[in-house]
Amino acid sequence: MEDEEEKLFAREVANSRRVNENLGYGIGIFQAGSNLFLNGVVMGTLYAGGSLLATNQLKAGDLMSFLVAAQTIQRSLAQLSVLFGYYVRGISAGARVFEFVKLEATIPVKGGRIIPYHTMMGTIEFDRVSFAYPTRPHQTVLKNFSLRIPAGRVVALVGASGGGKSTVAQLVERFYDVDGGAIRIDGSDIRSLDPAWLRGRVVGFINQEPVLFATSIMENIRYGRPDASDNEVREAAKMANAHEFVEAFPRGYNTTVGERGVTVSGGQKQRIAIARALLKNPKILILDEATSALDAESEAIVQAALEQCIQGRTVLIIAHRLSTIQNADVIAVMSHGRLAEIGTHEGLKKLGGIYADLIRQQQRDDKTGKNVKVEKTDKVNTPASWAL
Ligand SMILES: Nc1ncnc2c1ncn2[C@@H]1O[C@H](COP(=O)(O)OP(=O)(O)OP(=O)(O)O)[C@@H](O)[C@H]1O
Repeated sequence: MEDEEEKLFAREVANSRRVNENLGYGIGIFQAGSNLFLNGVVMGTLYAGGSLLATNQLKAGDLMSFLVAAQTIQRSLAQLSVLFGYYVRGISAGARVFEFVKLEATIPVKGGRIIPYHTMMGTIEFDRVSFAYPTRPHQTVLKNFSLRIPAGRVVALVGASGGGKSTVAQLVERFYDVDGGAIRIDGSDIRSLDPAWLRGRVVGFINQEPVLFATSIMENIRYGRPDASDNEVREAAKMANAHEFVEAFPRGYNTTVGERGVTVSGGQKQRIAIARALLKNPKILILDEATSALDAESEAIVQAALEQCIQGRTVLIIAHRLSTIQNADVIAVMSHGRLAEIGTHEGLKKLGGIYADLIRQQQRDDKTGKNVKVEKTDKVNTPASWAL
């Protein structure tokens, strides 16, 4: 491993040396050329001036004036070659910065309709959605994907890795626009809704690697809703099972996290992230494998916090493993960007299709030591009402 990394490093160093050498040659040739030319001008002045002096057509004083003027021009022009070197270095250093400065958002950051909070239900519909990432336009990730998630229900998306589960979550937050079909919230196409409001007030997102900023826990939670009061932050932390451990820190909610502050465990980080998501009281909650990075004990605490906070919300659980879907009303199985199966845990197991295969595969993994559990859901729903 070290040898491989050493080789990669050596290759990059060699590349950088080659590029710098090329730059050096370029500057060298430019400087040599310009010096040759400018010294030629001086030599030419001396030659022509000397000839004119010999035939008395020019006075010695005039020749000296010419020479001084020619040398002044020569020195000024010589500075150009140095400037040229700075210019080349500056352009290459600034290229990335200019790339970002010139970038234009394809999706507006704000502007659009807002559904009044009291009429908001939280129904999500994927209506024959097709999508390919802009960086890979030829790889269609979602093909005619249709799913209806009634308000207040919990749906788990499962399927093989790379099947498009996380993509579905990103599309609900409108990080990308769909290429075909539509995603609707309470019947409104999300393209007509205000993205800032959608992300800030409607959709809460918790993933397996939440980001904490190097500031106090209070401020970290308040990122969920910047105008929240200290009391509201505390209430959200209580719901997320975070209040107790935060209070146990000597500086409580004023404890700074991050490099210069305390180090929080994976489970604590998750609970701060849950509190942050809960603070905005979102109608729609997306859990992208929120507990997969935790050990069994932390997972149980975080899972308990999640169970509390999914009440009364439309929840989309992206389950890369099957352990997180125990509370799902319905399980939607994705395969190659399409909805392949839909139903309850028992129903899908009986069906003997992709889901049953996934369970068998994960049980085999479990036996071979991988931490995977398959939980049963005891709620029964009519699968037909979920597909569009
Ligand atoms: N930002 C991106 N740009 C380009 N392609 C991407 C991007 N994110 C994901 N993909 C591709 O889209 C496909 C679906 O990925 P996605 O992450 O949605 O799958 P998944 O079902 O969530 O997988 P996993 O369970 O492994 O997380 C994959 O082929 C992946 O390589």
